[in-house]
Amino acid sequence: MEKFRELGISDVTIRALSDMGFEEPTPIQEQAIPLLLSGKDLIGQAQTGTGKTAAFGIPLLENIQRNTGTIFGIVLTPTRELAIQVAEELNKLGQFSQVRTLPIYGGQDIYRQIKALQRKPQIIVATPGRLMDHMERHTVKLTDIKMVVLDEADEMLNMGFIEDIEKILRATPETRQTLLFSATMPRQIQNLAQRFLKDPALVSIKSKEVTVPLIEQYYMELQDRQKFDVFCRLLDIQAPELSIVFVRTKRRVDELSEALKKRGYSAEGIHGDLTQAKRDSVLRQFRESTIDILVATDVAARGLDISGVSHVYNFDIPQDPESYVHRVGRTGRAGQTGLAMTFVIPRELEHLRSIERITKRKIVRMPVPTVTEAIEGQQRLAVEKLLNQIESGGLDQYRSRAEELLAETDSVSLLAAALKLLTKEPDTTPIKITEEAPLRIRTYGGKRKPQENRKNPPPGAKPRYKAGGFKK
Ligand SMILES: Nc1ncnc2c1ncn2[C@@H]1O[C@H](COP(=O)(O)OP(=O)(O)OP(=O)(O)O)[C@@H](O)[C@H]1O
Ligand SMILES: [Mg+2]
Repeated sequence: MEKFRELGISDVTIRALSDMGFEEPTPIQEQAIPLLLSGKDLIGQAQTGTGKTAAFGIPLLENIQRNTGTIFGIVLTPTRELAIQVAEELNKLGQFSQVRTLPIYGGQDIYRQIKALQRKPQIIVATPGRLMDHMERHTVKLTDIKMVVLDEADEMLNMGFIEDIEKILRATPETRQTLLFSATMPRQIQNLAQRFLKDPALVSIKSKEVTVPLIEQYYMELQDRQKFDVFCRLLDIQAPELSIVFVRTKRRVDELSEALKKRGYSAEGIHGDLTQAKRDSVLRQFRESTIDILVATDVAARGLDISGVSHVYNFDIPQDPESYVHRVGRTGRAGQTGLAMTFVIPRELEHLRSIERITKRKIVRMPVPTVTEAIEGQQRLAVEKLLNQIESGGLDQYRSRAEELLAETDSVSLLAAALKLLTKEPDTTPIKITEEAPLRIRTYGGKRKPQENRKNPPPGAKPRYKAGGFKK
């Protein structure tokens, strides 16, 4: 806690940090917090899962004037789920300082939000579209704003929110402090920064790689029509605790999650065409580990922090290198390890190479697993279950029955039968997944321009982010 104190953080916030299990600041927190407390505008770039939320969240809370009855700070996020999550983290950070943070996002009843706004939160975390709605209805007042944070700033530009963001920024006082945060900062961001930030400090946690070293990264070369069966084999072999599978289209989310359910996996899909209630319930079930596999479009690629996500699968290779960085960054967070696997069809290999160039990291080729390997994987799991059961005990009421059985049948047959029952055997239930054309690298004209990005790789160099910043 000493190190946090040295950054100039007050006792109430230190108490919250300790309650959250934070012991020392991460590098981005260490560098950004003092600058932000002194009132600087800032562009903050650091790898996924390294605590950028608290890096802007702590100064937001510290700079706040309590009980003014007006909104003091705004955080803008590209997705609704991220707005909810960031608001939750800010509420935890502000739990002892009576600072209230409200998430404001599309898909939620606007009248409920208006009521909540009347209760005078000091901070709001919003998606740009819904905040614009409230501005037009005059249900939100931005004239006393002291701080504006654009979390995942580059993604909000990709999504075409630039005009909304400009309008929002123009509605706030010029004296405000403005912050941009993301793990990737492509060149276009500088344009926005030049127009809306005043002499910003640039804090970029230099590291050799853009992705987190704790994430093992692999790829597999296969045809599109092989993907589903290979994916099931991988799940059987790797037995991920929680995993996120990214696909290219909403239709694929629906088809893949249905297909996985048919084959007995615990999976649900999330994408932008579902109702917000459905999106919320799927994400909640995933956070609670009620479902193990989240099938998603890029709507879940940015910022989401879900503990226990041990594996990320790119069922379809992402559209651009930035998206790759963020998708795989859903694992390996806060000092944990993780594994990322990308499916690449032969015509997309060039695309994989460009991801490697930009992330400065080799993605290791892994051979396509065989059915036999998948079965072995499942048998291994069955054995593990059996041995764990011996350890956890409670077998007394089964012993006499076991002895009876052993008098009639040989022990190997008995055990083999038990293992067979515990093993998930290959399932051939028919499924339907529509084939996708290989990814074409979009050229000029589209919003995302991987070609351009390749010329302007995001900053990166030097020592790695140390897991040491995360003693929990
Ligand atoms: N100083 C700290 N000590 C321990 N854990 C921390 C610390 N700071 C943040 N964390 C935890 O680390 C996790 C990742 O933090 P966060 O979501 O802010 O990462 P991020 O840098 O914003 O990642 P992304 O680029 O994916 O959005 C969260 O669970 C957060 O509570
Ligand atoms: Mg974040």
